[in-house]
Amino acid sequence: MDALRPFEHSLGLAAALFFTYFILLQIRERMIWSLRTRGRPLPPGPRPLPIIGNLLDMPSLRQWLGFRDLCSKHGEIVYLDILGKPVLIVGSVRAATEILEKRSANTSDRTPSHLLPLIGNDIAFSVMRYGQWWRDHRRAFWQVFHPGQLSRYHDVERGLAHELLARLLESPQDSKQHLRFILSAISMKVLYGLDANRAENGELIGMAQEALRCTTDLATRTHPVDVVPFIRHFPGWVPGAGFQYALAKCKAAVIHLKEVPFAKVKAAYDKGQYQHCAIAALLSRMQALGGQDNVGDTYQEDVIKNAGLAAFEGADTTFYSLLGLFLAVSQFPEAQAKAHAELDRVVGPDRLPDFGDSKELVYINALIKEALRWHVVLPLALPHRTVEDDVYDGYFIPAGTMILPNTWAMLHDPEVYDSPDEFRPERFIRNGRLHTTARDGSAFSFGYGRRVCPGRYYADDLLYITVASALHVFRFEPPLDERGQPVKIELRQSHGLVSYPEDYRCTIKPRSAEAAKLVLNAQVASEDR
Ligand code: HEM
Repeated sequence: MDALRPFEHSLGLAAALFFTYFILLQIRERMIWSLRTRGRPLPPGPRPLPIIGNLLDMPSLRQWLGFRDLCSKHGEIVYLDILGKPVLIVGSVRAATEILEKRSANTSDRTPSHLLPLIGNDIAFSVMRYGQWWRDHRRAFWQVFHPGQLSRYHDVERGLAHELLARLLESPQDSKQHLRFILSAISMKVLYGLDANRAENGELIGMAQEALRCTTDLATRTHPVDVVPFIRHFPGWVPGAGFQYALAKCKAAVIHLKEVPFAKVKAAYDKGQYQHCAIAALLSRMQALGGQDNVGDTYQEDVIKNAGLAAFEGADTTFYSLLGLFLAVSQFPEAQAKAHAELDRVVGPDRLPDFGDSKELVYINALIKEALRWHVVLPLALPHRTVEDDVYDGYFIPAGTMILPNTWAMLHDPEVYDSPDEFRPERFIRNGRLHTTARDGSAFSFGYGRRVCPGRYYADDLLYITVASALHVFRFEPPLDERGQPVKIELRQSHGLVSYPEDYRCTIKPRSAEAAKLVLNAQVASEDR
């Protein structure tokens, strides 16, 4: 036994040394922390547990509802520690304006993801880290989608909106497929000048729709790779890693969407035989610059391709907004009747609405605004992230904090919106004009600060022409049950980053025989063109 004594002694010494080292480390951490925070507290929030922090406080489904409840309990901002990672919930218009708008130089980063590179989507600038690479993409995008450029796309939008009407007239029960196809077709034409109805583009449009479907699907749930990142290195044949096959399929569709339409435009552009489109405009600008920007053509081409992909994917939100809007008008007949009355007065029975009518179609524009408020497609926007330490209202916000603005809660705040679950476009009309205030935060359906949706003006055009045209000729009604009675559908938004109405059923019928004739005539006119 005596022989073991020196060993016991050195074990005791090692333990004492380790303990001292641990204590010193703790003291050092605390000193660094108090120097960083200067004694300021973290924002309020539920008490964290050791190691897992507030993991158990994270709502698992429809997080915007749980976050709203956390904010009612703790205040307009709530701090959570999720497995050591700082998260800040921003629950009021005031806090969002201060944190995400006024300090957007510090709050416009994005959180790195382990999943996105596996599906090839890390090249979309919506998810890029804040910095020059992101800035170059955003600048390229803005050159072709700023308000001064948008009238160039009106013919395409109008023509395909008319095609949507014809499709809805023929098979209204397939409204979702028609909407998705037409919106993809608009993106294909506006971005790449390609006609989705031509047989040679069939595969392309199929792959594009697959890319949209799988990326949205992945955005609706937490993927195992984001929880246990090292499993991303496991090949698909390893038990439990079968998800790799689905990710690889999604990546193939995303890369196809990035490369193939771009290659088509580029080939046509190089031969001088291209149609005007956003990507050709960017190629032409690149040529005009002739390398003066010191970044080289390969870099610029990559930026153009990636910006095209981000625009195609970004525009998908319009599809979900329209699903929500059609549901809203079918369930709120009074709003629909007012929209019909306005269209009858301003446009009349002999033609379809056009962009020039927009100023006078105040109710239609208010109806679109209300639809974006009522059904919030990105209820928590896209997560932002702080670059540096910051202070708000005396609270310390560490660098690297993920910021989740609860847009849904801001747009359903009963203090601002009376009966927020009701669909009432009148909220946005005062003295016969469209009326919004900074307090109502309705602009936040398009996001915040430097990351605000750069496609918002283009989206407004898309929504306007589709909604005005569809409401001019169709009546949207609730679906009927087996006894022929109308079904009351309460809006229930799907769980996920991108959220859509879980039940969007409605019946779509022409308002009159004349309305149906208008649709058919518009179709003949566009075929003749
Ligand atoms: C109703 C339609 C739309 C809604 C509600 C919407 C909403 C949003 C929101 C909430 C964000 C996140 C902003 C943030 O992080 O704070 C965003 C980002 C973005 N949107 Fe949209 N959007 C719509 C249509 C479009 C369209 C039509 C395009 C493309 C033509 C587009 C392209 C983008 C892009 C590229 C980003 C990423 C911006 C960045 O990270 O810098 N969006 N959008």
